Amino acid sequence: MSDSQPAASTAHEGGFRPDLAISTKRGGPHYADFNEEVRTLMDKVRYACPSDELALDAIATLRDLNAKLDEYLVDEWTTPAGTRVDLPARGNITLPPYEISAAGPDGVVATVWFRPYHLGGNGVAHGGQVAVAFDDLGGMASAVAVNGVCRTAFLKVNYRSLTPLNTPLQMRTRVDRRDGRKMFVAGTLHDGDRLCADIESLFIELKPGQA
Ligand SMILES: CCCCCCCC/C=C\CCCCCCCC(=O)SCCNC(=O)CCNC(=O)[C@H](O)C(C)(C)COP(=O)(O)OP(=O)(O)OC[C@H]1O[C@@H](n2cnc3c(N)ncnc32)[C@H](O)[C@@H]1OP(=O)(O)O
Repeated sequence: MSDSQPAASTAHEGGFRPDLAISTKRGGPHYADFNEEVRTLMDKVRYACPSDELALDAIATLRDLNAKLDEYLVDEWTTPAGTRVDLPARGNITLPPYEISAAGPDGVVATVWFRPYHLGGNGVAHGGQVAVAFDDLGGMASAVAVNGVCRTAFLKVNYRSLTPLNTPLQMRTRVDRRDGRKMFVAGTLHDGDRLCADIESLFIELKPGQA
């Protein structure tokens, strides 16, 4: 585990963040390429069987890069990862990449794709990665419905058929029913006409200041 620590968090009132000021400038004009290279690195690492010589070379290179990045760490509220709404999955490389085509009262529609590093087994996506995509886009559907941040109370994923890698897939999430702070969110993941997975989930609207 790295001993590098993120910079101290800025003070905030609780909840996810004091303001939702979104900037597409954070991380500079090449942040998208930076993200893409990191995702490509993870793709390679997932399948690479390096010689020991190459492993040592890669370790030295990555140590050098990590030391450079240590000079540029910021807190979670100002990092570009998660707030670059112009990039796939808001620039958050820990999420499967997606692009949103609609977000409103009728829910969220996105194209999501799983990369080589999302491999579960036998050439298809890991179920946990499918759940990550549903969690984020289900959270987004509920966030849009209440115009605020929600947290997942439960998320049940029904895996109906295999989810391919490297294929543009359609994910839809919508608040089916609202009961006060409770948002019952439904969602589907399709490969063309084929249903890969669907969800039954509950997201709770956070109270002011709630973490
Ligand atoms: C950053 C954005 C910048 C860019 C902005 C662009 C816009 C994008 C916007 C957004 C996209 C981002 C989307 C991200 C989405 C990710 C979401 C997550 O992964 S969250 C992490 C996983 N979840 C947890 O860690 C929760 C842990 N649990 C808790 O914190 C609490 O249990 C919580 C908040 C869920 C509820 O606690 P209580 O104290 O507030 O409320 P109580 O009273 O317990 O529950 C309220 C009602 O819900 C029911 N309830 C709660 N949990 C339930 C359960 N598991 N099953 C059934 N009912 C449940 C209860 O019975 C109660 O119902 P009755 O009001 O009595 O009718």
